[in-house]
Amino acid sequence: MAQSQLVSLSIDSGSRTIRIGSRKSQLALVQTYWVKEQLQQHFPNINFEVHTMSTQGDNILDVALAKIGDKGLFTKELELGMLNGEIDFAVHSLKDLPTNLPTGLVLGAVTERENPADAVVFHEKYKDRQLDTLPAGAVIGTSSLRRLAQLRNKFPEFTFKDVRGNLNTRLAKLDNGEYDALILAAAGLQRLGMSDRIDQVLTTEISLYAVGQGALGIECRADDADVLSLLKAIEHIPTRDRTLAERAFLRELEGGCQVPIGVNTKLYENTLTLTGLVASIDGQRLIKDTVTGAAESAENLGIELAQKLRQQGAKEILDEIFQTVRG
Ligand SMILES: NCc1[nH]cc(CCC(=O)O)c1CC(=O)O
Repeated sequence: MAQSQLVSLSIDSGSRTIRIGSRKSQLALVQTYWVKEQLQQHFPNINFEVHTMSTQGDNILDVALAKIGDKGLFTKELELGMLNGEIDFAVHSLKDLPTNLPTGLVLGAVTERENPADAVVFHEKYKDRQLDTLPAGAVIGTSSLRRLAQLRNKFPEFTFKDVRGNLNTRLAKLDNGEYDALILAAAGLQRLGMSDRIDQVLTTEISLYAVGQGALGIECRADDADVLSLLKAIEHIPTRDRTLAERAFLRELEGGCQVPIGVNTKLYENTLTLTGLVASIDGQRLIKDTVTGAAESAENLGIELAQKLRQQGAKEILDEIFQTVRG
């Protein structure tokens, strides 16, 4: 590829090593090494190194995520690392990356999305069931208000219980009987080679997924032209268009990742369809609508959908949640 060649030459002449920042969790490392491998294939002459950092979100494991708030919980330390030059870019689960980035940093690339859907893992004793055949009172583990609100709406007879920790910790809590089922991102299980634990993939009738779920977002310095052009080589444009619309929708509603906001995007040729939902935590009110337009105006579609939902009462729901959670 002519363009890749050009980039690698200009960086080689300065004999620069590119430092990639990552969280230390198993999922973060798998994702970061995947990005490193993709870049290494495009730019065999560049040296890429991975530097790991702990983030606030990795250290606070005993408090419900919804109660700590979310702005940059999993990203702040990595962002400081980029701003002070310790690392050149950071690989995030796009879902964990706030929609407003610090001054001086940008979303340099979005890579191809895995299945964005939520998945269910059942306790061994319910292996032959699906959500609609679980007994009333079954204990469902989820730490996300979005999953909680949507599932409560469809399955008010279940008991919902918070669950924290990395994927292995959560699965261990399911296996030892603390929960009858867990709701997790299908993508996380797939990336960790645990797809065999997925017992049910939730349709968008049951659960709209989180903004950016299943995609990786790579953040870098806004003025680092070398790194920006490297990252373009691994960008997946359909995923970028879909997630730009999703992130604009979330930004316009001023929600972080810990709000009951879900999305579903579809891209056919150049036509982007964005469905979005805002739910009350008790699952009683779901506001949902859809917009369609050209992929080039992805961000405008997100803004348009946010305005549509606001007219239908989304702001009142979000204000109530903001007061309960932060109050
Ligand atoms: N908030 C935690 C988080 N961040 C990214 C993933 C999974 C991978 C992804 O959604 O891209 C998860 C776990 C989960 O939601 O089950």
